[in-house]
Amino acid sequence: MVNVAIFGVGLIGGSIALCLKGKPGIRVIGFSNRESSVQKYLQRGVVDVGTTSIQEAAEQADFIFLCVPVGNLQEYMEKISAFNLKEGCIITDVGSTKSSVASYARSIDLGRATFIGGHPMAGSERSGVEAASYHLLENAFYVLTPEPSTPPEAVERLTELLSHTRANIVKVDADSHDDIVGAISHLPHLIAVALVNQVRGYNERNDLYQSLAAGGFRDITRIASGDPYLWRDILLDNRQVLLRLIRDWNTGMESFAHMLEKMDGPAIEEAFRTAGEFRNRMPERRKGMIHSVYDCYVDVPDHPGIIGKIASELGNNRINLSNLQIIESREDVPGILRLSFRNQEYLDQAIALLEKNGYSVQQ
Ligand SMILES: NC(=O)c1ccc[n+]([C@@H]2O[C@H](COP(=O)([O-])OP(=O)(O)OC[C@H]3O[C@@H](n4cnc5c(N)ncnc54)[C@H](O)[C@@H]3O)[C@@H](O)[C@H]2O)c1
Ligand SMILES: O=C(O)C(=O)C[C@]1(C(=O)O)C=C[C@@H](O)C=C1
Repeated sequence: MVNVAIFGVGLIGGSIALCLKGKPGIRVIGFSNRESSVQKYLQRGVVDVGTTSIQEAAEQADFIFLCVPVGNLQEYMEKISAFNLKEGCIITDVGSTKSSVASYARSIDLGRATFIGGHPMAGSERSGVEAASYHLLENAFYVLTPEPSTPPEAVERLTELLSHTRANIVKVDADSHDDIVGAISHLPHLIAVALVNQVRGYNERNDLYQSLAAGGFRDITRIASGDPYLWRDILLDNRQVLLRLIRDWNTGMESFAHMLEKMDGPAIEEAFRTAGEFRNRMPERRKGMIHSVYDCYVDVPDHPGIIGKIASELGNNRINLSNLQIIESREDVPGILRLSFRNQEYLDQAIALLEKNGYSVQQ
């Protein structure tokens, strides 16, 4: 039996647990300081066994997943290193930054265990075990940051275990990881929060700001609802990279200000063109750099029963909807319905069916 201990059974720890639980020869052990949390993991069926004893969880484990906030990783590594870990035990983490944990792992004696940093490039603005999902990591990139000295056999064993998540494993060194993820994840979170707070300030004087905020504002600011403590830790930990990125960002904003002052239309067009080209080349259908969605948008007239009718049409044709959201519904304009599906096949079938039935559908 392979024992996998998960410390911090929240969004990410819980999602990994759900992928491993029930797989032949694997037993998932969930650790929490609080008995009530352990009971919750068990009730939700996320782990096989739960414990409030860190030593018990660590010493039984063949794999230890540290899924706590970045600011608590060192504390856990230190505690775990004091125990009698199994020969060949692999300790990994899922923290959103990789350099500091890698350097800490190098500085302590882990005895018979090996540390391999990890970071699944999937997530959401939600947190806690309630938000965990078996599908969260599917098709996402999962970064591992082994050191040149890490035994390849250990990396292979971890990769094999992680195959249950259906994520794509990529190996990157820890410093490059922090540079890249700083730009594509940490900076965007910071910008989203700054933007929301800017608008929040205007809204205090005129609440039409909030009322009129539509798709564009919502799309770019979803991630501003992330957990404050989690993000505090991530941003502080990657502060050197972020300070440099913020300087680059400011240069980009100044360049936009310059274009506006000079009424430089062609430069604005060019900025949109290059950005659009780059973004359109990104793997939209894959979890990872951009949230994976198999969505389409349907224009619907605002009359009673229409949403139920569309849902039934899909259901009758065995096309499984995974989510449905009304984006706009006013009497004078058609509403827009966002339909989400688990995979491309359902999405294609839905579009074909809805178009056949006379709806206008966009992706
Ligand atoms: N949220 C994301 O989108 C995302 C994506 C990839 C990686 N990560 C990383 O994964 C880790 C966990 O994030 P999450 O989103 O799952 O958060 P979460 O809040 O959903 O889960 C964190 C878990 O750790 C527990 N915890 C918090 N402080 C603890 C402590 N001091 N001791 C023991 N347990 C503690 C919480 O009870 C919870 O179960 C973080 O390091 C984060 O950087 C997050
Ligand atoms: O989709 C989101 O809401 C996320 O914030 C996920 C996201 C990201 O920025 O892409 C956030 C933090 C992680 O460390 C990895 C992924």
